[in-house]
Amino acid sequence: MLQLNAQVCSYSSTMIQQKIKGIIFDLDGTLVSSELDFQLIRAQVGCPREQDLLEFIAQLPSPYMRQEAMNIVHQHEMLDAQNAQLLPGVSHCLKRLSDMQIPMAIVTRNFSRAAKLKIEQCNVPISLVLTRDDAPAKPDPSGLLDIAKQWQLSPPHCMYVGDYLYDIQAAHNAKMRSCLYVPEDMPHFASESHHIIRNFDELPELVKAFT
Ligand SMILES: O=C(O)COP(=O)(O)O
Repeated sequence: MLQLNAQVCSYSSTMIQQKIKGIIFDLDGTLVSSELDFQLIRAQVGCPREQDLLEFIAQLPSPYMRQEAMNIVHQHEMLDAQNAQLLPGVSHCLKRLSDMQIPMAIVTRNFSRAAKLKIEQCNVPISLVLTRDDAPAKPDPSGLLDIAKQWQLSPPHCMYVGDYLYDIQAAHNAKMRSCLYVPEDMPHFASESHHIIRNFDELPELVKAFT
């Protein structure tokens, strides 16, 4: 199923007529599996449920407290990386997009060591990767815009593919197309995304429809 949502904001209606010339992917839950237990991590660092974990850590009052909290997050991320697996259909999809000469990159909220381990271990054939060590974390659009600049593409010609609200928000903040990957239950924020794919076979077809 390809879905083009009716709920697009004003800049989007112009933007979605643009060709898709580059694709940026989220990592966890999109290209590779992730079992990060954010509830447990929040409890261990004392982060309230409604607050963003990275923002909470950044505003802790001392460097020592920030480092202690970040060490806990790093431990969870490295353990998660060791167990990560490529998600179904990803390999074939990336091959097809590569054959179509679509440049691809990854922007993730992971820290760099965990991202590197996941990508190597799962043989993800994408070398242009930005983590939260390289650019402010999503939903900040900086990482996405950095990639578009490297490709010399205008943001509306790029699409960001992810599985979470932050991914859609980052795409919107960058004025890029958003594509939500929803393999299971439709989340409440799905209507915010320009496109929805239920499996990775749909992605090359979506790109073809806009090239
Ligand atoms: O580690 C996270 O917070 C999520 O990582 P992601 O950006 O690859 O989904």
